[in-house]
Order: sequence, then structure tokens, then C-alpha cells
Amino acid sequence: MPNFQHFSVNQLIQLAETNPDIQIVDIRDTASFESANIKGSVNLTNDNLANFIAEADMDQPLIVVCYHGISSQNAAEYLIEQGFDDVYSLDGGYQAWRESES
Ligand SMILES: O=S(=O)([O-])[S-]
Repeated sequence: MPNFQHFSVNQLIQLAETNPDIQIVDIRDTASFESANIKGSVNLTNDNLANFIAEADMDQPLIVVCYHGISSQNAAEYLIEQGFDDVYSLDGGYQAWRESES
């Protein structure tokens, strides 16, 4: 079984430019997600998790975003177990992303 990998904000920006098919899932709470999020990301919650897994393209890179890059590691591990091949945890989480934009 592959392991998830770590991804920096810069790596995410580069990959997003070259691969429009990357999937970004944001596991923060829905209120935080709705107030601000990474363009193209999907808020992954207990309610839509099963559906997301059923419909996802497991061959495409999947980036997991949380607040600070800690809980995304567990989520990334879990998503690998569900069959995704190429899973990344965003180091520093949404906060690092936001700081890179300012
Ligand atoms: O979302 S977090 O676990 O990095 S605080």
C-alpha cells in the first residue's frame, strides 16, 4: 500500500497549474470552509465522504487540507486505505495557503 506524502503550498500551486484534474479536499468544518477556501476544493465531511469516495477518480492526485496540516495526515492515510493512489497532506494546512496568498 502506498503512503501519503507531504506537499508544500508551493508544490500545490505548481501542480494545480499543470494538472487541472487534481482534487483538493478540505476537511475543516463547513462554516470555516464556506467563509474561505482554496479555489476548486471540496469540503469533505462525514456526510459526503462515502459519496465522494464512490465518485472520485482514485488515479488522480488528491490533496487533503485541514487547518494547520495535522489532522489532514490522518485523513490522507485513511483515503489511501480507501484506494486512492496518490494522496498528499498539505503542510501547514489552509493557514499556510492563506499566508502564501497575502
Ligand atoms: O487541522 S489541524 O489538525 O492541523 S489543527
